[in-house]
Amino acid sequence: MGETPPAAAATPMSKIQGNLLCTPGGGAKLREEKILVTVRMRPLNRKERAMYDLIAWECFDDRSIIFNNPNQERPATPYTFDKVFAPSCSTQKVYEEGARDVALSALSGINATIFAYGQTSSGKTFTMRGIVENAIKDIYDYIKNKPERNFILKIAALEIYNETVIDLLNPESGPLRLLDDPERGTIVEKLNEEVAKDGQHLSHLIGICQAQRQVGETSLNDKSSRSHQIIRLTLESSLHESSGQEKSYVASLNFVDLAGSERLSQTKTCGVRLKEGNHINRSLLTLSTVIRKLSGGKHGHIPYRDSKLTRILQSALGGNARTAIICTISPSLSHVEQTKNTLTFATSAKEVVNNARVNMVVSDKTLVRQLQKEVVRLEGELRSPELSSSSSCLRSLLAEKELKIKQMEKDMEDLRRQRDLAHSQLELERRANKVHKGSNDHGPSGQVVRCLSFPEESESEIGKHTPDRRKVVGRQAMLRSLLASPDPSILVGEIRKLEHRQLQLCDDASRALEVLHNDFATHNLGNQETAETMSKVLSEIKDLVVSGSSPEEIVTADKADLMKMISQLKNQGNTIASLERKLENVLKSIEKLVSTFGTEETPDSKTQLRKLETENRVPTNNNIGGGGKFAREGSPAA
Ligand SMILES: Nc1ncnc2c1ncn2[C@@H]1O[C@H](COP(=O)(O)OP(=O)(O)OP(=O)(O)O)[C@@H](O)[C@H]1O
Repeated sequence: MGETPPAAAATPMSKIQGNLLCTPGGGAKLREEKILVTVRMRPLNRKERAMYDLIAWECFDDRSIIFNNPNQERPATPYTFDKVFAPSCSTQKVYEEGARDVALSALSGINATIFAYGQTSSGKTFTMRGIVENAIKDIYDYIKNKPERNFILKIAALEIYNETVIDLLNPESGPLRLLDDPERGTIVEKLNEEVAKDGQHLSHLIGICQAQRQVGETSLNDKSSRSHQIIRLTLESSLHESSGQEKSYVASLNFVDLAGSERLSQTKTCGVRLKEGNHINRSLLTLSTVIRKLSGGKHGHIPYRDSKLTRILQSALGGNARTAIICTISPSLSHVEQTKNTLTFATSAKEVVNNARVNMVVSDKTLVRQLQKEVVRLEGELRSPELSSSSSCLRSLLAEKELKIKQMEKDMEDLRRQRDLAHSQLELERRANKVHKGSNDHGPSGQVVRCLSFPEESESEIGKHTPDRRKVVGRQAMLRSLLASPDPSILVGEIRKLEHRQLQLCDDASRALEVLHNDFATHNLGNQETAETMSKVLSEIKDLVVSGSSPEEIVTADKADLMKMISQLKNQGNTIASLERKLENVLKSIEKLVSTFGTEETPDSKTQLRKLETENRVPTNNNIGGGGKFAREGSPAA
């Protein structure tokens, strides 16, 4: 036999569709439904009567039960349920009011589970046997009255004994495994399933299952069930409608007779019975934990997997099933604690909500027809103008995106090329900087020094200059001879050169000062002294410009007067020398400012600045030396 889940039909899930429809069993459209919880109190049994046990519970009405404590005057709070059945109630009534509606749901494709819960010897097996009997009778009555529907009934049965699953229709098959199916949930591997030919055959098969069940004698029950028993009926039905359509349903109906919870002190068990009792209590504890958690609303983790019982019953507990629980209790005072536990369990179970639905089976023919319809619908959608226009839209969007990506790739390539170019330029500059040690692009003092450099003196040349006193002396001697020359035009030429150089110096000095001034202002540098120095330098430059006007007079004068003017100059003696000194003063002042500024620079730039100043001093001296032709006149030596 194939694998079959106990709580779901064997029909492949792909063929079962969950629908919320009217049910032949009388139920309306189903969605969420709480578990139906009833309580059945049995009469005092023979042993209890013999011990003169007292009745501690009273059925207040058909829905409430109350504890009558003979030692307490104040009445306790009643427990309320969907139905409470007094000891005098027949099993027929219990079935009709506590199980029938749920059981018959299976006829319309809704999974249903009915189980009995209670302490040992409280009447579970007694009740469940009656429920199964009545249900089978009702099911076959229903089938008989529905000739237009084809029914197939199958039966499978198992027991969980000491946490081992045993096939009650084929006990020789040994322990069965539980498997997890992504669609069907927990299934019992290789569980035997037989088709019931009719009601009688079904009752016979059920009888075999009950006979196979593990039963043992305890101090509380001569025939105590030592295992949990699950009888599962699978009901499949199909209906030919006038439209020619065939509707099929499939559902499971589980009858669960649990083993009874037992107080080991009361049952006085040992050995095998003790072991059984431990297993029973442990799995029942898991069941009540699952129920308690489900009843809490906010579910979180539900420990279904903690016992085989809860794994197998999972769909009946908060899943796709209608569920009825009949809690059986003893009325005796000696079992009051156990009864209270059962009622607490029943109270929790009342709050558990299931989500039952109709399991409709789609026949192969119907399935093919449905799929064909779907294909036609999808083809129509594909051909629809909205879809084709939207797909052309998508195509143009795609082309646009591709274009953009290409453009971006090109841009990236350009950027990469620019970056490489910048790198190589930077490298070149770095190398050039190594060569041009005198240049300093950073900082104001560098700019000032550049302003003070004369254009005809390249920086490479500056590096070569050395304060060679012999060269200066040589040039001065040459100039002296020029001055001694009788040709005044040579002197005029020399004066014009000097005039040009002087103006250039003034211009350079004033530019340098301007840059320096700007830098001081930008960097908030300098103090009162600096400001004074600057204004002093400015006035010195003004003086230089004023003094520079005399050579202009020389240029415009008559050639005849030149010699006279030269001698005049000679007589003035110190005029050129003072110009030279003034110019030197200007440069010194600027250098001072530069060095003042240099102290506020980093050590590196400071060093560089000093170096630059040293290097510039040489050509400056040379220029002063160049003007030495006048120095001769102004110098004491002259
Ligand atoms: N409502 C009832 N009316 C009369 N007798 C009952 C009723 N319920 C139970 N009994 C009797 O009480 C005894 C114990 O009942 P039963 O075996 O059904 O209990 P149980 O709950 O199944 O116990 P266990 O858990 O040990 O299997 C049986 O002899 C049974 O006939």
